[in-house]
Amino acid sequence: MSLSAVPGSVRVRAPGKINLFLDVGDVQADGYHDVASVYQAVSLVEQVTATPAAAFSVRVVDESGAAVPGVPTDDRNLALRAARLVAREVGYLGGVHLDIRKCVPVAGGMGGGSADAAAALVACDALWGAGLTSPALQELAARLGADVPFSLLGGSAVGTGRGDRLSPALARARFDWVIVTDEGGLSTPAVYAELDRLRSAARPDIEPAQQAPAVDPVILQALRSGSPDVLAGALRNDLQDAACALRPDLADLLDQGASAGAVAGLVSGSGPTVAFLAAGDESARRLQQTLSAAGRRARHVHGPVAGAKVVTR
Ligand SMILES: C[C@@](CO)(OP(=O)(O)O)[C@H](O)COP(=O)(O)OP(=O)(O)OC[C@H]1O[C@@H](n2ccc(N)nc2=O)[C@H](O)[C@@H]1O
Ligand SMILES: Nc1ncnc2c1ncn2[C@@H]1O[C@H](COP(=O)(O)OP(=O)(O)O)[C@@H](O)[C@H]1O
Repeated sequence: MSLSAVPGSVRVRAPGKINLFLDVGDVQADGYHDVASVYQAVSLVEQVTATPAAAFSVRVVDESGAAVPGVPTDDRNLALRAARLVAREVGYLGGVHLDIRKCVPVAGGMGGGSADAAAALVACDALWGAGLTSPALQELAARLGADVPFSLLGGSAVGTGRGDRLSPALARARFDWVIVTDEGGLSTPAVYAELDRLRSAARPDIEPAQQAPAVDPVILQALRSGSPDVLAGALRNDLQDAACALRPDLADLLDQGASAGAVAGLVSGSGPTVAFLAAGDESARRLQQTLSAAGRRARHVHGPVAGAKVVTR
């Protein structure tokens, strides 16, 4: 492949996500669970700036420019792995420096690392003039992690298999969410393992795994309806009980959001971020203020938003 690298830097934004629906099936031989997921990309966005460099390096800061604890800056960094993958794929022999401005909570269940990886794929493809097609980028994304393809796609979508086989879903309206983040994170494999443990202990309050996880058509109708009340009745996350078992304080937070006027609340993915659905923009503002006044780290976001895209080059 002939590459026509662009001079200067390329900046890409990629969104975090909420799982509106997550049916978790059995664990497979590769250690992954079969899932049926409905994702929504929300307006909490990672920004990755790629600059030509001789070697591969990454710097991670938060919105105020401060260092972010808990994110590796060596070869374990998912964005750096994405950059190396693109270089290998297209035969690029140079390096790149990635500057990540992080807004999505680390290990929060909102796919922040996946968003960084998706942004890095798009940024390196543009910076190096590689011209990878969308299906080629999706294939590389799936190699990096189950949630990475969705951050590339954005919007609302159904994910099956590991969550990486995507088909877009129609959402007619904007939904307003208040997300409550937490300084501590939860490890995704630990939460899946806790669900397996709860299920094998045959707890009567934990749904057993279905043979083949499937998306309930009601959630897709709810998305199309644009009605928060209808959507509220269709939200489901099989990982919620496991996240709450590992972090019992999340149950109090869910109750607190309900008392403060949320239409519904659920743990986002493997948690510990909790997403509260609001009746609209104004109710979300009030909910955010009430939860903040009570000492929570609450942010008003909306979805769906676009997937990873170049904002400047
Ligand atoms: C739970 C979810 C819901 O969207 O998101 P997060 O809460 O992590 O954001 C995903 O399933 C996470 O996706 P992601 O975080 O990309 O997972 P990966 O890095 O590919 O996998 C990390 C580990 O999670 C477990 N895993 C992940 C996906 C899946 N379908 N089954 C699993 O059992 C496996 O133990 C795997 O080794
Ligand atoms: N660029 C990155 N941003 C965040 N986490 C990363 C990154 N690269 C690797 N990681 C590792 O992945 C783990 C989970 O990442 P993250 O995507 O933030 O959470 P979640 O999977 O819960 O949505 C982190 O604990 C961190 O060690």
